[in-house]
Amino acid sequence: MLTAYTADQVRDAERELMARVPEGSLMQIAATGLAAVCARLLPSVYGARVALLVGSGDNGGDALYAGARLAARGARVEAVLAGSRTHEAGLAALLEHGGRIADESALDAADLIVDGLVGIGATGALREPYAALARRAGEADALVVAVDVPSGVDAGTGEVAGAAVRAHVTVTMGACKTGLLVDPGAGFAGALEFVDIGLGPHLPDADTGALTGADVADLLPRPVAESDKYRRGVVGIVAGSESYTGAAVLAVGGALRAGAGMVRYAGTSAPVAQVRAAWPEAVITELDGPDLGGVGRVQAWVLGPGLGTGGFARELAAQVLASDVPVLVDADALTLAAGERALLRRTAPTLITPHAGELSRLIGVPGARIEAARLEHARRAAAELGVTVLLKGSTTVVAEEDRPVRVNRTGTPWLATAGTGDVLAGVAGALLAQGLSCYDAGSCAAYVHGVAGRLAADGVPLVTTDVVAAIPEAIRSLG
Ligand SMILES: NC(=O)C1=CN([C@@H]2O[C@H](COP(=O)(O)OP(=O)(O)OC[C@H]3O[C@@H](n4cnc5c(N)ncnc54)[C@H](O)[C@@H]3O)[C@@H](O)[C@H]2O)[C@@H](O)CC1
Ligand SMILES: Nc1ncnc2c1ncn2[C@@H]1O[C@H](COP(=O)(O)OP(=O)(O)O)[C@@H](O)[C@H]1O
Ligand SMILES: [K+]
Repeated sequence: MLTAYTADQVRDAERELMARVPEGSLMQIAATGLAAVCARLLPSVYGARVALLVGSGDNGGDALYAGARLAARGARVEAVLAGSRTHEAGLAALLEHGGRIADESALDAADLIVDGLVGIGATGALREPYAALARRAGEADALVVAVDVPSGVDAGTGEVAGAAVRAHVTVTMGACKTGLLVDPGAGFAGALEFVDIGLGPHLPDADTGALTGADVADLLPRPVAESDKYRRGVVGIVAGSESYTGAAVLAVGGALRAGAGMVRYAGTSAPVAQVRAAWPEAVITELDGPDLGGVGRVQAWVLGPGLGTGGFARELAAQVLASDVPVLVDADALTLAAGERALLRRTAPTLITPHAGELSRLIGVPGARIEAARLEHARRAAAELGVTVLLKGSTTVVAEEDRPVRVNRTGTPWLATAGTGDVLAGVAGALLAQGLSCYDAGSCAAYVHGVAGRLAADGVPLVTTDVVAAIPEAIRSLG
């Protein structure tokens, strides 16, 4: 599990640790690690042109000491001092090893830019001249390495309120910061490198976490000798309609490929015909009216993809949501719930899987604001609605009250194509039926779905049926 922390959590831990170690030693460890990453990125340190963006705090101090180390190895290091103050000892070290102070034109000629404008001490949007320097760094041809966090990205939330440095690599000190995992901030951070400064024992419970492949492999249920199809988990799927038949096929496919013992599909004649043709494994109930009485027992339901929002759909949604088993609520069922919140008041666990637009309707916040502050709104929806929230998008976040938010980064923008959400719903529903909690089912499903998306795309456009087909390989790749 990769764990991440807010700026306040890291600062408190640093304070505790600093009281036990010689003054300045943590910064030396941080700068040594930073310089090592920079050296690795450069074809040759000797003769390389390095520009340091130096703010007034310790983030600038890290950059200056790292710059001093690179200068000592023959790099031409120039420091652009942006703040009203500068870390004095760091600057002295740089000058001593042959670095010099320069104006911002140093950025244009640099092979490598080190962003030490602000780190976890930042408040609000970047002010001038920092903002202009961040923009100019973005226009330069150089490799950009951010110190701790890309300046302009909120370390605790990933929000970006104005200009921000777009880094190729972020070297984060002591502990990963939440803002490096969650978009839009994650998109500015590039590849993450971690420098251990010994903070581990002083850190509190994580603010956020990201499952690794090994974590997902451990969590995914596997059949044992005593397994039978019922005990492995029966998932019921109420999806698709006369107008939207594909959603049913995709959700059923996702559920089957994710290892459900049995998938029971219930729908009207058109989606039933498609599901029957695509998935002979599914057990099908063709509905004449809005009554799920004949479907049989299930351990979890998937409700909503392509279902429609009329009276028939509403009736089915009400029956599923009145059940005493976990329910995954997606797509049209979320629209129904937005108009009738009482539908989500249940005693059994509920996992909702909105994209920003659907969450917008549920909590009455504009979609753009949700995209800009994904963590805040996923958490808020979980608290307000009393459900587990899987908020889809470029980084998927899974929020449940009183638990660290799980962030998934395995996806690819190629997944932004119609129907991939239906597959995700099927996968997560199958995991719920196999006994995983909403929290684990949502985060494992997002992980596997993201890997399947990458395997299916492999640099070229994917169609959603490719994602379904790639699920076995995605699960196999977990190790
Ligand atoms: N204290 C330590 O021992 C260690 C500190 N570390 C480094 O220190 C950093 C934190 O240092 P600081 O607490 O000094 O804070 P920062 O260096 O992150 O930033 C604080 C400074 O930036 C200015 N500032 C804040 N918000 C701004 C904005 N929006 N626009 C322009 N200027 C702004 C403030 O006026 C202040 O002078 C970490 O991110 C990390 O890089 C690491 O070296 C690990 C060890
Ligand atoms: N830019 C992106 N990068 C990575 N994944 C994305 C991106 N945009 C969308 N996705 C993923 O693609 C899927 C789209 O689901 P959804 O919006 O419900 O579409 P649909 O309703 O057409 O199935 C989700 O799993 C989402 O996380
Ligand atoms: K920085």
